Amino acid sequence: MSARRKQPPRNAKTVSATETTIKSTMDIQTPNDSIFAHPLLPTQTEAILLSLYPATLILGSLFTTLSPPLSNSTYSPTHQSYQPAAFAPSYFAQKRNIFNVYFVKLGWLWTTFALLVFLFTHPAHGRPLSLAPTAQRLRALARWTAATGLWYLTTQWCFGPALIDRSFVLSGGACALRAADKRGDIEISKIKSASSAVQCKIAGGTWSGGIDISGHVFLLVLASALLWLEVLPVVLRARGLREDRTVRDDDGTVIHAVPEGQAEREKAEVEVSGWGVKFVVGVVALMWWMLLMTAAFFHTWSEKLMGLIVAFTGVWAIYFLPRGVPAVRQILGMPGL
Ligand SMILES: CCCCC/C=C\C/C=C\C/C=C\C/C=C\CCCC(=O)SCCNC(=O)CCNC(=O)[C@H](O)C(C)(C)COP(=O)(O)O
Ligand SMILES: Nc1ncnc2c1ncn2[C@@H]1O[C@H](COP(=O)(O)O)[C@@H](OP(=O)(O)O)[C@H]1O
Repeated sequence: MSARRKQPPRNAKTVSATETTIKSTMDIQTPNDSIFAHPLLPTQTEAILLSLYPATLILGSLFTTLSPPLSNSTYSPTHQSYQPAAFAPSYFAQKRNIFNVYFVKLGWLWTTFALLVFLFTHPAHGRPLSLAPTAQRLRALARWTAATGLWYLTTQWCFGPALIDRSFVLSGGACALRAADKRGDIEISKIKSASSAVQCKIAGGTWSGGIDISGHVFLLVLASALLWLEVLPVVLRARGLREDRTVRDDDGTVIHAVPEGQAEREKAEVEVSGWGVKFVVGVVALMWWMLLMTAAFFHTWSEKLMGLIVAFTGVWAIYFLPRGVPAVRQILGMPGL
């Protein structure tokens, strides 16, 4: 450890989270009794950063609930948007807004690209611009694969309809053929052959009647959390993002996860403002803005909450479960180690 860096508590063991060998043998003791020292839970700093997500959803939802109607357009749960769209209360309340079409709708592509740029330009993972498959890169790619699998199963395909479509049908939803009459929008019949939102749209129906977990909230939370949980422990010196993390060792002891290879880390820390990092920061910032817009102009409270819960479950499985389970840590590793 460098002289400038604060040491972990005196009688805690330290370990590289990706190895089973304990590096230094001090007294075996749980680092401290705080709930934030539990390996399966975020550190205090991580908890504060993660709490920005529910705070953003509450802020956006309150904005629409409390602000007076801004236009003649009203939110239609059937269309999942403001109708008529031309009078939507904001540019960001229109589905066709450019950030929705080219950024969120391609959100996993942007996430993948940003992560790759970071992994292959930042010296903490290996020589910049070399394609060497270093341990850090391989483990980050393993975490990306796990997140991609979750994204794919939840929003695209899960041995048939995606999890979001399956839960929609299970909660009473279906593809309905609707038409406008004097009484408003009425259901004419059900299109039974359509088992997903996409199939329903193609069949000219409306996916309605169930709880439609917000795919936008899910993707924006999972993807942006993946990016900052990968980048911040590598580029920032904050203990709360690095040394305060604890892991459960093979023998069940809870110990601090302290980065190895200080010389390399010092070199890496010079790259805090590298363009790979700047690019990731830009993507995460835009994702946060779009999350706020989704919270303000789309979906019901419960649909947004469900999107958040599913995304948080994935974040926990990929970034916190490995700290408590050595076998999982062998495969997924931990960012910054
Ligand atoms: C054990 C069995 C496992 C089964 C298979 C599970 C996982 C497979 C593993 C990987 C996934 C497979 C393929 C993906 C491969 C590479 C991905 C990398 C490159 C890309 O990212 S290409 C994809 C670009 N597409 C997107 O970014 C789309 C993002 N948009 C959406 O997901 C949705 O539009 C939405 C959720 C934002 C909103 O939904 P809608 O409102 O549009 O319905
Ligand atoms: N921030 C945002 N900007 C524009 N459209 C959004 C949005 N958040 C959600 N939507 C739209 O609301 C609908 C439900 O989104 P989701 O379930 O993914 O959260 C989708 O409509 P379409 O499927 O008609 O494009 C999506 O494009």
